[in-house]
Amino acid sequence: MTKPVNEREIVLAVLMEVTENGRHSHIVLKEVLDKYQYMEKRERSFITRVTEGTLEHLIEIDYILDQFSKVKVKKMKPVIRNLLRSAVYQLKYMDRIPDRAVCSESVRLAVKKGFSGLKGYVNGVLRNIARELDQVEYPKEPTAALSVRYSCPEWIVRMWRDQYGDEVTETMLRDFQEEKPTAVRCCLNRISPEELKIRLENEGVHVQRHPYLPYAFEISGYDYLERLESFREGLFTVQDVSSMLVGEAADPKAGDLVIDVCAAPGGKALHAAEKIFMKEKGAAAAAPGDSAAKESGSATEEDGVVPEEVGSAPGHVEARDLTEYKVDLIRENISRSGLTNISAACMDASVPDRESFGKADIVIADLPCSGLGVMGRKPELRYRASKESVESLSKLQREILSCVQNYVKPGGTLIYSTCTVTREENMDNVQWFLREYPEFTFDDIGEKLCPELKKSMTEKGCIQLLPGVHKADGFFIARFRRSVRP
Ligand SMILES: C[S@@+](CC[C@H](N)C(=O)[O-])C[C@H]1O[C@@H](n2cnc3c(N)ncnc32)[C@H](O)[C@@H]1O
Repeated sequence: MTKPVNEREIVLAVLMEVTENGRHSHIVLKEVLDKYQYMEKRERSFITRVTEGTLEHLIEIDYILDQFSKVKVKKMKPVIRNLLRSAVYQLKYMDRIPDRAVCSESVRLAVKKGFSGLKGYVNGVLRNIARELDQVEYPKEPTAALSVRYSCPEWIVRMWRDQYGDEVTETMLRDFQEEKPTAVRCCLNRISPEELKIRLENEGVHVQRHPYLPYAFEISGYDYLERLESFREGLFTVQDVSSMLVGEAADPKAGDLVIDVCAAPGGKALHAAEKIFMKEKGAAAAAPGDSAAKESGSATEEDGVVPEEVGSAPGHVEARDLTEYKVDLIRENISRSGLTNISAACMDASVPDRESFGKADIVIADLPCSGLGVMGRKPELRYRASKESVESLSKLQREILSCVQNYVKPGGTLIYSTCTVTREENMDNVQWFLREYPEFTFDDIGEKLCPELKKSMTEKGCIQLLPGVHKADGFFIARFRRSVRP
């Protein structure tokens, strides 16, 4: 019996949403996998792999198609363009699927989508590609060669070759295409890392400790996160270790007021709130050896949680974002976390909030950016970014930094972070900030990082993580301290 909707049709629908309607692949894929929960694990993996693979290899796939089709990719009808793209991905990267199956399934799908007239064209292009794939000639010029081989726009390859050299550039590009386990953060307010590892393993998940942090794990071998009881109970949250390092760099203390000015969906703000909670709880138990924490099963000093003295007022995190929709996402995550020392508010970070001037012990500015450090997980970002968008984002980042530095109290901390790898958005902004606001100085974050990361730092107040070089997303973190005197 033919199924009403098959995996290839779903892949095509997702690709249409992403490439033609500008939506994010991880969001559309999640919607689809939620909707087709009844499908077998194998079918769901096929949908994820072909969608992500096609997007990750898009420049290379279009380069191949343009050599075999009279109608160039840009001129093709969108349905045919995306159907052919996913078929070329299967022909080139999925050896276990016979070529004739890829061709005949693609022809069938073209007919189903109303393109019976193009049956012969689809069949001809794909059969020729299947036969002559090994003879495709790739560009020789180094930038064009890397661009096609790793499907990364030439302007990005040129920029990175210029800034990091050929070897590091290729390491990063290769890393973006590697399949990776999911990084998760153990919610220490609920469970200790040791217990979480056992819980996950009992649910059939493969779990590996991350070398950078005692409460970070890499998990794989599961079908669907929502099916794991440990996830439904909120015992861990999905977060890359680079984002967890923001919490380490911020290092909030008991009683601190933290303002996260661009917080949605709330990952870093919740991490800060959890750190404050654990420190205050440790101090309240006030027991050397902290038997209360040990008995409750939540994390202890050995897990990297140091109890502290509680000040008169308990600490709090204010998590802000631009729209009600985004703030609702933060609220959902707050309620999932069970933490009560965090609130969410709708505020534009580029508009001064006078009430907050001089109030915050820590301001976290994890700002909107080009996202080139996370293009392994969000492959379409690289095709949407441009030199011009990097320039305008860098301007927006400066505007927001100018505004939110006002909230840092004397002696307080400002954390600036982005999930990108461009000098304009990272080091150039940091140098501009230090020139513009001499009351701020770099504050050593090396002390807060593991020895392996500390070793690779070139500046004491900031770190640029590079995919493949570091075991994390491409990410930038700077830590500044405001002088005590006005
Ligand atoms: C990099 S994301 C933040 C991720 C977040 N810190 C986390 O860890 O989950 C940047 C956020 O900035 C928000 N944003 C963009 N412009 C903003 C503005 N003018 N004011 C406040 N938030 C803004 C976006 O909505 C987005 O949620």
